[in-house]
Amino acid sequence: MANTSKIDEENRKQLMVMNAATLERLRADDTVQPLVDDDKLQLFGIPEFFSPDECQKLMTMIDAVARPSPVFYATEGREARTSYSGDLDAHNPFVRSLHRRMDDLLGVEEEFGETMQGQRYQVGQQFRAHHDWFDTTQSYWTPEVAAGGQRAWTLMVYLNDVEEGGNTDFPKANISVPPQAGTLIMWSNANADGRPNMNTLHAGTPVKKGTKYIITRWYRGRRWY
Ligand SMILES: O=C(O)CCC(=O)C(=O)O
Ligand SMILES: [Fe+2]
Repeated sequence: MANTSKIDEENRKQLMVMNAATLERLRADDTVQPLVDDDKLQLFGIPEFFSPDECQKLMTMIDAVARPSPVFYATEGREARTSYSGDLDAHNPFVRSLHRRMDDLLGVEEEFGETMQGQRYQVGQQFRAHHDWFDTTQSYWTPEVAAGGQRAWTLMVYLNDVEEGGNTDFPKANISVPPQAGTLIMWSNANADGRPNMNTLHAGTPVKKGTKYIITRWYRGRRWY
């Protein structure tokens, strides 16, 4: 136990440093629009972060890899995440070029970012309210400690417009973001002290009409490979 708390404490400090540096960079970037940026939540958006061609290419790739999504948290009900998802090929030059664009935005090295994950939601599918943090009391945490530790940032890009539904809701901040093709949203999962920010609670609300495609990329507090 003592060992685990020492690791958690190291991870907290890494996240604290990373949080300060990345926020400073984003606030100085005039392509980045703050959706909420106060002491409770730091959520930003960038329209047209991916071009229509890039979105199209990614949707085709997602269709090739999408399987019923695993739900990471054992405590979540089976229905927590009903979308289809799959990791994109981290060695694909096109995927890597998009990775680099995201790395540049945050000002961190590529190795901090997980491989982009694609997700597809059909009518009725959703991702119920959750945090992107790993639960450090679960057994899966031990291997994650060795593989980059906590998820410091979440970057998400909507690849298409959805006819109805599919907004990303942040219930603690009273914000609902509608999917718009090419738009990136991103938020820090950590507080200024490097501890989990519970106000990052969010949900992919059910798609009512059409299909919703997104990619998500999580950045760790340190290199994950
Ligand atoms: O689909 C959404 O809007 C949210 C997705 C999400 O929360 C995730 O991939 O962790
Ligand atoms: Fe999430």
